[in-house]
Amino acid sequence: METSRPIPKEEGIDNSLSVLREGYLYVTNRAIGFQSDIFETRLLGERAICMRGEEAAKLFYDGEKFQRHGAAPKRVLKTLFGENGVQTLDGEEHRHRKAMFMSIMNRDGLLAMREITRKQWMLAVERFEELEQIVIYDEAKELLCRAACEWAGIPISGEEVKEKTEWLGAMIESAAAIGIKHRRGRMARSKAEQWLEGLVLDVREGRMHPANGTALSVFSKHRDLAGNRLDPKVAAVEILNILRPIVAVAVYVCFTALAVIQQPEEREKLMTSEEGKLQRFVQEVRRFYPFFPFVPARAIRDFTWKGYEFNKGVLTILDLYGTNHHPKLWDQPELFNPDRFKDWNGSPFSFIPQGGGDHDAGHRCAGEWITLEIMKESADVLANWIRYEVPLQDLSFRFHDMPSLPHSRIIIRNVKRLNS
Ligand code: HEM
Repeated sequence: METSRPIPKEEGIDNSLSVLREGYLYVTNRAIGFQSDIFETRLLGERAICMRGEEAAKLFYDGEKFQRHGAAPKRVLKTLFGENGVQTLDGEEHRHRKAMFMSIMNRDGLLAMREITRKQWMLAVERFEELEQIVIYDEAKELLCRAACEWAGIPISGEEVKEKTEWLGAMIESAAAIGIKHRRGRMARSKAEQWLEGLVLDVREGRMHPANGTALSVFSKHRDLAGNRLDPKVAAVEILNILRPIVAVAVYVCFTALAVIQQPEEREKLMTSEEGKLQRFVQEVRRFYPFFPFVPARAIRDFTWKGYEFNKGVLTILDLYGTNHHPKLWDQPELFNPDRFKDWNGSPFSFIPQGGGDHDAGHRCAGEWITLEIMKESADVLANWIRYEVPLQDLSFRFHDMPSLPHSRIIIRNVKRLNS
């Protein structure tokens, strides 16, 4: 029988403020202090177990031991995720809903997204040439909003783009916010859900005919395990689970730009636009820079792991950022080095910027592959297609902003196209 051992415990009635203060480094800071990849604390008024590392990720993604129902804080559901979406489901119901998402992430879908992204960058660059300066984060959000709608089969007029970009951006930026910013996120979600619910009804009632295989078409027609169509509100939440994160890739585009600017030697390696090199570069962007900090789940039953006792219902947090920077998994983790991916072993539990485990069976991000397509295309544009000046600006970012972004959002000037 396994001997039980105590989980190191952080003192304090509630340490949620420390999470807000230390952000992405909260778990790492304590893991170093305790010399342990697991510790116990109190968050949002309850006991919580925090973990990082490959072994911890393997445990966390064991669907027999952890469930998502009741794990995500209400305020995150009201802004970022939406209610009754795939993130909150478990077991067969989750698998069935997830299959709906994965059915559109096929080879054709990925190729289409790559082409749409290229087209949107080309159109944007034409505009950039006329402008004195541009802010990459803002421009990326807008061009990805156009790309997301086109890919999802959602018609959107030129006049609507600004408004929809603002809604989607507000949901992303309010995920960990309080006060006015949180309220802005809630309002944006409610307007966006209403808009998409209307489109779902238009499809069902034959007023709209999106192309087969697009998210709008597939999700509007999807039937649950009992053979019923999704409640239109839930269908809207799930379509937003496509549009919102595609726009969120703007955060990675911004960090890709930062890496292109700050790593001239690595940028040079991209000059041939070789797919493998673009891939390694954007993988390192996803590993190195902070984006999605942690994921929460609850223990389904009592069990013991490595001698540590988990009680049924205990809130358990997996540290994504900390795992991607774990010194046992990554050589010199604080060095930006795309070549490390030349001999990465491909473990689904060591490199987890978008969650770990299996895409179909578990909660790993449904959009991981299209994220890579968008990022590779964007890295190619920023490294090879255009020439620009980078004025003096504050390129630093903070580990307690969630999501974190370079403070200037990356300003470039005098953009000129190099390729036709
Ligand atoms: C912007 C970059 C992205 C990041 C950093 C990211 C990160 C994540 C993370 C951490 C999760 C949760 C994993 C878990 O619960 O264990 C997740 C889930 C999810 N993501 Fe992404 N994601 C991104 C882009 C996308 C894109 C582009 C899409 C869709 C087009 C997408 C759709 C989803 C969906 C549907 C889920 C829920 C999966 C489930 O619960 O089974 N994400 N993502």
